[in-house]
Amino acid sequence: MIETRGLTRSFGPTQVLAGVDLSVAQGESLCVIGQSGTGKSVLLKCILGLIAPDAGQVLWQGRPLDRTTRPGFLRGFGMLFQGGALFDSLSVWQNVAFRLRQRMPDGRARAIAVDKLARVGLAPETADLMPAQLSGGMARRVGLARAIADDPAVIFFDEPTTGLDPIRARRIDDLIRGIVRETGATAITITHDMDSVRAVGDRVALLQDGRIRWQGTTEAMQDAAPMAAFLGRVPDRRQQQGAAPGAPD
Ligand SMILES: Nc1ncnc2c1ncn2[C@@H]1O[C@H](COP(=O)(O)OP(=O)(O)OP(=O)(O)O)[C@@H](O)[C@H]1O
Repeated sequence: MIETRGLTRSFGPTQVLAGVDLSVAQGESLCVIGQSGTGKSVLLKCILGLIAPDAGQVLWQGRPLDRTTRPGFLRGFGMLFQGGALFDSLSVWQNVAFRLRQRMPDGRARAIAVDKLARVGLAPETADLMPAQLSGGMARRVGLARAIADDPAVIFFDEPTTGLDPIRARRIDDLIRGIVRETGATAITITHDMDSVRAVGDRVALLQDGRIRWQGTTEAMQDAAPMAAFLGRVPDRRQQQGAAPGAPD
């Protein structure tokens, strides 16, 4: 279980987080949504320890994350970065096996990478391609394979569908949902994409004015007033133009 208690963080005179209380149960999939610039990334970075909060705590399995406990937490987490964020100079399998190669021989790391690539629907031949040879949808799948390479207990998805057309976005959502379900991982997804929220989230938290303004199940969000106000301002992917069904990645 991951919990934040009273997280605050300012940059200069601007308070971005003003007391964020959030909890994600083991095996639960939580989506954090909010307008651009509301502090979703700052919140994620505070959880990962990349930014120190001014006040408040992040707890993992009931224990505050600090210098002693954070390394254990980080060993058990995987992350799909915004846009996939692959290392251009490494091949696909080397990207997927990036962390594995630090502690096992290349042969074994590569075999695991090929297995994870298969899980995200990519053929073994993909393993030796370079990132520049991949389409946007394939690159996102490789990013996803890297996120799950080490069988993480906690997975963060940072804007997993941004930049993809609706059809490819839906496929990534389906993969995320399937992977989270079958691995039992705890998932936190930051997104603007309400179709993604419906597809991958058990629960939703709306970050607004530095606080969690509303949280509840994805089913309940349609009827919640703060969510209705927020949803009124966010375009729905189904209303946007996209690729034809069946289009390849
Ligand atoms: N290192 C930093 N130094 C100064 N200001 C920062 C820093 N990191 C974030 N901010 C500010 O904090 C605010 C929240 O940024 P953040 O990136 O968390 O927003 P977001 O909700 O993730 O936005 P988006 O949805 O557009 O990615 C912004 O005003 C941003 O300029």
